[in-house]
Amino acid sequence: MADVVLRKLNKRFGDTQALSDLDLSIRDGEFVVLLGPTGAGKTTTLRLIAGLERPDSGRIEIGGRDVAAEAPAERDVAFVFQQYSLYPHMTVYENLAFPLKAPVRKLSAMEIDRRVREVARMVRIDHKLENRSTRLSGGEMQRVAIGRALVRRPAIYLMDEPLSSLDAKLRAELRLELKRIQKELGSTLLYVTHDQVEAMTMADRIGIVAEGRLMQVGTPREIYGNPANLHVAARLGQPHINLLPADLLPGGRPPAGTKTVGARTEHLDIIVGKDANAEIDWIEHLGDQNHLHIRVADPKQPARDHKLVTLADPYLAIAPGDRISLTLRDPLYFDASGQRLS
Ligand SMILES: Nc1ncnc2c1ncn2[C@@H]1O[C@H](COP(=O)(O)OP(=O)(O)OP(=O)(O)O)[C@@H](O)[C@H]1O
Repeated sequence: MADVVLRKLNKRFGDTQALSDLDLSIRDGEFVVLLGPTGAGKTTTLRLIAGLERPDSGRIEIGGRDVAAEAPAERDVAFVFQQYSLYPHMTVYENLAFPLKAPVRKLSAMEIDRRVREVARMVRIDHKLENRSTRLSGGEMQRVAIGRALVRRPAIYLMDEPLSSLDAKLRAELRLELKRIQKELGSTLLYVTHDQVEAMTMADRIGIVAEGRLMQVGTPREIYGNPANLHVAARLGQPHINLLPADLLPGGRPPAGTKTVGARTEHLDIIVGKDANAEIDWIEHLGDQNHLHIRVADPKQPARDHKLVTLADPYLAIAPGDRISLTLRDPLYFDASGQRLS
């Protein structure tokens, strides 16, 4: 395992600037997740580290060495793609053993067998070692694909949305397992996703990427609670953060220069039926919680409504059409350019 450092990476495809001056340091043993919308440059970052693409400029260091001149096979990385890419004519055992059989590795048959069985147990596929890889469910195939990366001990694991093709239940299970295995092995891992739950639950640090730039890097807690700008604030949180004019709701203390107030559920206090300034539009029942859709008239332009969504306890006695008082509690403030003020 090793530190990986990216310095001022640039990559262009025709008219598209896929990456702009991207800097990122991943510490030995760290789980870093790149989170961003489609086309943000996440996969390009992984492909540059793996050596599948060459940067136009910038530097990539793995374990302190500049890898610019090294071919993918020399870089000591393991890549897991979005879609399982198994050898269909091989069994699960053979698929897992394959990366260890390269002559340069000089591993004994016993050592290969030991590692294959150890990893098969980790990814919970040890009961299917003799199955042909085509005779597995999607989730099992993806476990084998992840296992095939894990049998090696590379400097870094690069994973490109490895769970996105699975159903929600399996995704949640594998998310936990992957985190457990990474901790157990002490692996360095760079993981790409546009799923905020994966990022929040697995990452030691999250890097928010947009339009080829790294907007902010920090722990999940820092990124959620202390976003640098509107873009980052909008990436995390379910329901989405509400973006409101500075003087729409009482209770805040907007600093000079505030253009937009960012209010998540925890920044909104609701009192039913007292000094009402808002109305419940409709309620989405999600089982363990409700999404309240709220309408607030703009005092400056009474004809204009602002819509908010917030979470509420399902037992809160409230119905569409009810009038409520809505006040702010320590929300986030942003200036006209979207930068965070406090
Ligand atoms: N080989 C290529 N040729 C041309 N354009 C490319 C190529 N690879 C990537 N791009 C463009 O570069 C930009 C970044 O792409 P990239 O695949 O890195 O995004 P991403 O964040 O991984 O998106 P997704 O979540 O959809 O996988 C996109 O605009 C994409 O269309």
